[in-house]
Amino acid sequence: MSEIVLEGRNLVRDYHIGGGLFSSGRVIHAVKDVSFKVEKGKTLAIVGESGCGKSTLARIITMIDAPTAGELLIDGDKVDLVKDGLTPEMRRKVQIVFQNPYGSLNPRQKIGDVLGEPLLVNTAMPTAERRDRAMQMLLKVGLGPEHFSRYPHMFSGGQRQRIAIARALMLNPRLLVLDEPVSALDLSVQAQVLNLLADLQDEFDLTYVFISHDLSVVRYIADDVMVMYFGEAVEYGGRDRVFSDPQHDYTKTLFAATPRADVESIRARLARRAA
Ligand SMILES: Nc1ncnc2c1ncn2[C@@H]1O[C@H](COP(=O)(O)OP(=O)(O)OP(=O)(O)O)[C@@H](O)[C@H]1O
Repeated sequence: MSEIVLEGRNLVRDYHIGGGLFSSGRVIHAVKDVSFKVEKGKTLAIVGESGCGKSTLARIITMIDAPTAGELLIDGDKVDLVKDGLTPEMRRKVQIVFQNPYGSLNPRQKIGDVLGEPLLVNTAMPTAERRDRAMQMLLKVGLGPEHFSRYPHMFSGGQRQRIAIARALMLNPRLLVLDEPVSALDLSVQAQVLNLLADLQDEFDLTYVFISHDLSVVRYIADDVMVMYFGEAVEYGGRDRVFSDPQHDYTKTLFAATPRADVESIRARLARRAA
């Protein structure tokens, strides 16, 4: 039977803005009644334009923010930030990789220390073992031993994203939330990082939530696709079905607006790399 790692049930997130003594302000419905399930080892891509609620949903899934209503389940366990708080074990299960890794890497920390830090903070692992694990992960993401003692500014964008991925994997998470992880990279580097993510997913049986506005990338990486529009999931289903037979008018418009050449060129490049 399939194992469900992540489930959202009727998730809602409202933001109350403004308001004061004589007015009640305004409510923004950032996420409206969104439900999904992600099986172990699979990738759910969340697609949509700026402001549609992708980042809000990412914050709920990574347990940074609590939903206004609905339930989030990780490995079948209900997450209740308000009542129960989070156990360290629960926190370890979900990690996030952002679009701009430079912003999340401490410029004064050598890469070996960047990778060792999650172990230092969350485990009682001895220093030598921490260093070994950090070195192993560095090699896993395609960097070399010579990179261990270098600082973040000494790396290219693609290499920094590899470091961010390695750091996210240090605590053996079950689920990675990848928030536009290749959007800031050149096309050829995008393909390399996407291939790396696919390899790591196979090797560690990882489950991914992949947030993107780029349909060519989504088509390559996703098993299931959820299209968001003004906080609603207007389309949700298997990748091939969603791409070949979109049901909602917004999805049809979104797909029609993506230049076909972009889709074809990246697919051809990825196919050549895989061959
Ligand atoms: N902390 C907040 N307070 C008030 N409104 C917010 C807050 N965070 C998000 N919003 C609003 O909720 C809606 C969804 O925002 P969200 O950042 O989730 O969208 P997004 O699809 O991730 O956009 P982008 O790709 O530009 O980050 C937007 O209208 C946004 O202005």
